[in-house]
Amino acid sequence: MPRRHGPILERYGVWLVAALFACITGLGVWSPLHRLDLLAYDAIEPVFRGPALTPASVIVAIDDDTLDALGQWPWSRAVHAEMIDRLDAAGVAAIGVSILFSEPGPDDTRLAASIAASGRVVLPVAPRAGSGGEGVIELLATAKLGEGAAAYGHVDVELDADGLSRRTFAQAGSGSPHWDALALATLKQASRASDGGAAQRVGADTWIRPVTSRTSWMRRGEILLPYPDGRGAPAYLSYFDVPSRPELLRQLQGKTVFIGATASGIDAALATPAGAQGGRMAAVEFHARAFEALRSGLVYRSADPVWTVVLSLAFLVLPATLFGRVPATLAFAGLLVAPPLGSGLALNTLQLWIPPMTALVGLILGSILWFALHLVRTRGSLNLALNDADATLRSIADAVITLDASARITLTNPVAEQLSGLSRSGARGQSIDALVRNHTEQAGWAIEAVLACLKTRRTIRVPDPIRWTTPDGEAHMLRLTATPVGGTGDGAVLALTDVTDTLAMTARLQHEATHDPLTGLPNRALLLDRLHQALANAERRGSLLALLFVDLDRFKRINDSLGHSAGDHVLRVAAERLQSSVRAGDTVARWGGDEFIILLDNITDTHAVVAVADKLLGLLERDLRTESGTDLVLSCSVGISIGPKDSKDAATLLSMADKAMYRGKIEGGHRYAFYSPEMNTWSRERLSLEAALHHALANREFELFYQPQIDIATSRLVGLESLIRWRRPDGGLVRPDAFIPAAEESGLICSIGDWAIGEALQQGARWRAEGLPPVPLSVNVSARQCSDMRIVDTIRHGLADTGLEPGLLKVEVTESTAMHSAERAAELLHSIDALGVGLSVDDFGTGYSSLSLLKRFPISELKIDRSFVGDVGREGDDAAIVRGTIALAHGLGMSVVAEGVETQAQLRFLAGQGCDAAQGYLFSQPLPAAEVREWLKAPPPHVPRSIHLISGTLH
Ligand SMILES: Nc1nc2c(ncn2[C@@H]2O[C@@H]3COP(=O)(O)O[C@H]4[C@@H](O)[C@H](n5cnc6c(=O)[nH]c(N)nc65)O[C@@H]4COP(=O)(O)O[C@H]3[C@H]2O)c(=O)[nH]1
Repeated sequence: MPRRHGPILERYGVWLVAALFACITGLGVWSPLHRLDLLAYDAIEPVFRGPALTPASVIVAIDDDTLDALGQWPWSRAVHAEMIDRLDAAGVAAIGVSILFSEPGPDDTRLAASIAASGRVVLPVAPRAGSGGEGVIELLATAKLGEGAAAYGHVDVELDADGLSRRTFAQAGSGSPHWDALALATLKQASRASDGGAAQRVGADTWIRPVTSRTSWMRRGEILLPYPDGRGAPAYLSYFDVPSRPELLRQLQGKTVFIGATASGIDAALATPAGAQGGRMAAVEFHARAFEALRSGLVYRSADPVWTVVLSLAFLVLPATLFGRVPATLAFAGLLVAPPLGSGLALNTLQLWIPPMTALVGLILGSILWFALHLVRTRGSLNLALNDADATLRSIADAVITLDASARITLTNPVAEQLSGLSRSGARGQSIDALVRNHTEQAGWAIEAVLACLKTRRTIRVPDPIRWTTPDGEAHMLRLTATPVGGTGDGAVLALTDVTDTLAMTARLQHEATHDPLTGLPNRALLLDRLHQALANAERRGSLLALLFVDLDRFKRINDSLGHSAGDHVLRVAAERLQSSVRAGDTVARWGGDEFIILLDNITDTHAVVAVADKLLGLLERDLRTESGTDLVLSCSVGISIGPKDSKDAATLLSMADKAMYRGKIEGGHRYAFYSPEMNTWSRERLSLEAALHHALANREFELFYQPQIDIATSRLVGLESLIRWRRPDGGLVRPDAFIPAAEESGLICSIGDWAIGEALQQGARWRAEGLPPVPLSVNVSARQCSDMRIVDTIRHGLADTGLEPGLLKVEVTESTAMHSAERAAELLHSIDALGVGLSVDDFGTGYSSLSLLKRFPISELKIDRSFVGDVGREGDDAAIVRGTIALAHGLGMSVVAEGVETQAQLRFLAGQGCDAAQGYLFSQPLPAAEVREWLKAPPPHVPRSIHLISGTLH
């Protein structure tokens, strides 16, 4: 804990102040200060003095010239008598004489007569030490002379501490202050004269005392005189000049004349402040100046020393009130000026002299005391602040390193110690350069920042975090800020903020924001970003990019039938396979649901794109086993657009790839398609077609046509295949090829298929109800209808509702539907078979049937696709396929129906191969239900004829 000085000082501060008080009081009586006060008086008084009157006194000086002219001193008192007579005759107001006529002289009678005749002469009284050192006696003129004097005035002048005379006293005297000062007495006399009052004789004055006294000298009424400069100073006349020059005498009318010696050797010269500069002042001048000062009211008195001390003590506390509120230098200067200024103002207004030095010293001491207190307090606060700063440094999570102006370490906090492996003392004095280089390869950034901060005195923040390795080998990412401290060149603080977790979190958040959580692939946002970049790059480089829109075929079915977790598994596997089909720099993104987008950047031609498309089709096709053990075969449709060839706009490119994918899907899926401009219209048509199909289903615009199937051997009707037609409100008839793919893609095929099954069953029931012979009805079902077992319920309910025998219904599934997902197909076919409904494989030969599967399915009939039947007459591959199919079907115990039989030759060939039944335009086009009625009664004549014809040929 640091030492707390503040309370200690506060505890003893009272004593300190008391000591200062005592000191000030002592100073109040300390003579060196008095001398300074006197000097201050001499300097201040002339500045603050009020205006003086025009001098009314003249000094008639017994100077050296007079002595030369009138002979050696002392003279006969008749000379003085004559002077007084002349002055009196000139009409002077008063005559102050500073010559002591204390010894009787031969011409005293003459002089006494003149003094008495004048009645305006003021004679001096001087204090003299009594004989034997007892008391002070008054030295007056001889009684004879004094009798006629107008008044006596004492010439007692105070000698200040510096040995100079500045003051006299209004009254003084031995035993009591009963004599006016010579100047005052003369002034009174002059005033009386101007008032026209009769001169008062000394002898008649009651306060005239005996010549001697043995009591001590008493004074009253201090008269502090102005500094003796030129202002208001009386004029000088030489004693010997006055009688001889009548013009001078005339000028003296109404004036007050002071007669005294100024000649060297006989003058009673006084040392005055002015005298100290230019010589001593004759006593007569001192009294004449006192006279003028009294007359102008420019005399002062000294303040009571007690008040001076009190005032000084007040100055002692002034600093405490002033410092801290105004700038210290201003306050100090103001306080220094205050005492002399106060003294000057007191002189000017109160005519009171307050010595400023004690106050000044008090003030200086007070200031020192205040500064000492302030210093101690500041030190205490600094210590506290240091403690706080240290605690803060220790508690903050940032590493803090303080540096001096030469980038050497002065302080480190615990986090910095941890990061550097150096203790505070170990680090102190080290160069930051050396420390940083030991822990990071990006030391250059840190050092540059520090040097720039020291040089420019600005905070420098390194924009990228630096990688820092601690002595334990831990890696941290630190953000570095260098902040200057103090004034120019004082150093800097280096703060290292650990942003490892923040960066990891940011990276994680960024990854989450830009990646699909299920597959870990880039999401839409990231793909779009990369696509924009790739487009910009491609334009700049003149290269190409390909966008592959991948949509998994039948994914909804997988999801619906196997559950979402299987669906998720499939998506993850698909994502991995797609990823492995491209280069490292390409982007595979999940667009949503079962849609993926592959961005192949920087390609030169479309061959590479085809290669990738082929590769991914092949990879996806590989066996896949779900977590629940179900085997699946995936396939996908891929739409491809090429940028910037197809478009420079990302959104347009995406839409193009989507359309191309859609086209591929419509065309059966498991293929890729490049975008071509006509897809635009096609897609729009497709959308409006889907909408119209919805409408058609709701408005019952569909109807079933029936195409007869003829037994080749007997020419009998052995079956009717129901074929859907869409009768538009305008009467036009639309064939299934024009709308079944759209219905399948939109999912509407399930509803349409349900309707077709129900309608066929109802029609069969109606014919039965009409008593027509029972003929099996075939119904086409699409792959999508077989994706779940719902169709089994539809058939079951249809049979139950119509009461038709199950054996009169035959379900036609395409070869690819049956073979694609063997397990599920087997389950479905067995369920349908279990209802007693027949099963037929449509379009046989167009797919890749597995014989073993075929054997396991409960199929009763194979239908040879009409594409094979068309060419059988030419004995080519098709004839071989037809021949083989018939043999295979018969081998498996199935009957065979040939589709698309149009000619006798085809019929003949089929008959020759033992084909069971035939269906085609040779016998009939698909017919509306109403027209089938005749067929049900008996096949029309052209049918048996056709059979007969070929029978005849065969036989
Ligand atoms: N060129 C030629 N064609 C002949 C001849 N004999 C019959 N055809 C046509 O061949 C198709 C036979 O039907 P499909 O192979 O099952 O092929 C059907 C079937 O796959 C599908 N389809 C028809 N009705 C439905 C239905 O209700 N549901 C489902 N899912 N598909 C249906 O639409 C396909 C086309 O049906 P359609 O246009 O009616 O075309 C019928 C029929 O009119 C002939 O001698 N020459």
